[in-house]
Amino acid sequence: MTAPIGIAGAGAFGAALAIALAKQGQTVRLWARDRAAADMMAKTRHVQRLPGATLPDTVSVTAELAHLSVCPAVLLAVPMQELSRFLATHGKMLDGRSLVACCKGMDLTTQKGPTALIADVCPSATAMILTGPSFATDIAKGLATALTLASTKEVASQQMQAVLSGPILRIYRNSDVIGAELGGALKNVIAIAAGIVMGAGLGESARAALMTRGFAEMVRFSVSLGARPETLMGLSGLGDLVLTCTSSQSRNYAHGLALGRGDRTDPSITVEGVATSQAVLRRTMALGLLEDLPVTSMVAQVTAGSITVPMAIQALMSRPLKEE
Ligand SMILES: NC(=O)C1=CN([C@@H]2O[C@H](COP(=O)(O)OP(=O)(O)OC[C@H]3O[C@@H](n4cnc5c(N)ncnc54)[C@H](O)[C@@H]3O)[C@@H](O)[C@H]2O)C=CC1
Ligand SMILES: O=C(CO)COP(=O)(O)O
Repeated sequence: MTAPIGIAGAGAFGAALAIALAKQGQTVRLWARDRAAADMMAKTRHVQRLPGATLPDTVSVTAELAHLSVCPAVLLAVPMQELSRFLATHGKMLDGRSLVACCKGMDLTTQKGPTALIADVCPSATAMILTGPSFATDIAKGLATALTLASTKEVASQQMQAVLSGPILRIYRNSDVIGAELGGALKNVIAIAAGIVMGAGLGESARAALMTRGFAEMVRFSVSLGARPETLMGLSGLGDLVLTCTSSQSRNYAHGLALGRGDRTDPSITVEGVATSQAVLRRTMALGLLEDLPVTSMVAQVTAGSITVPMAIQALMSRPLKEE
């Protein structure tokens, strides 16, 4: 019998991956930090953040992280800004395993990506990132989804690709961890901007322009940090940008829509692009690249409440004219 796959974090994405992997024939141990929530999920087989989905019998739900100690591979599906806290508490127990970060973003305090945070706390672990265009609801329904698995460890990466792949999940390998991480992190920022554009009634032509200029920013910033431009042209980058900027299923896009319309936003919803825009802004200022990231800079300022949507639009439209 093969070892179970561990998943830490039983929100929408962790639960969706658990369902898909179970349907693909794997045994899964799904950890939720909240005991009451874990008990409820184990009993009802339903997931609060994934309405309508049912956990297969081969997914066991636990509130004891020690129950994942039999798993040689653990997927970490907690929000980006919680990863550091999670690792501080549980990192020692998880060290030595293959740890696959499933979060998208840049840590606000350190401006590091998920695999660097893992490496800091779990030096003997093999850190990988799983990212790409993938709504949890689609995965949970068993709809075919293609994802990027990035790692610098070729053999471990091939093994993990085989473990995660099946009729639902099609996994592509990439050794460019920085590019894969930044593609997933930055597309959320641009998706907020795309939502603002649509919410403010600027129209689909403006959204297409915003996506294109936003993508140029994503490539510029990522390359300046050592990413390969081709990675940004792939699933984690262009692929996820297209999905997230054009679907109201996206929480980042929906957050932008609400801002553009002047509606209230719900702070209980995971919207990774907000903190990531601030983290990228800090990193950009340290690198002296602020001029190169006008859209990200506007998103950071609008979401922080330091400028209004009309001010951001005015600032973007009045920038010096330049070549494409
Ligand atoms: N929902 C989606 O469609 C997709 C989500 N992702 C990424 O997955 C990551 C997680 O997102 P979701 O599952 O959608 O969010 P979610 O808001 O549905 O769930 C987050 C889960 O993490 C748990 N959590 C929060 N802080 C924690 C901590 N310190 N320790 C342990 N558990 C903690 C929460 O209790 C909750 O169960 C994000 O980075 C997101 O960008 C990636 C692809 C698709
Ligand atoms: O990352 C996602 C799709 O690939 C999910 O996007 P949201 O976090 O904006 O819902």
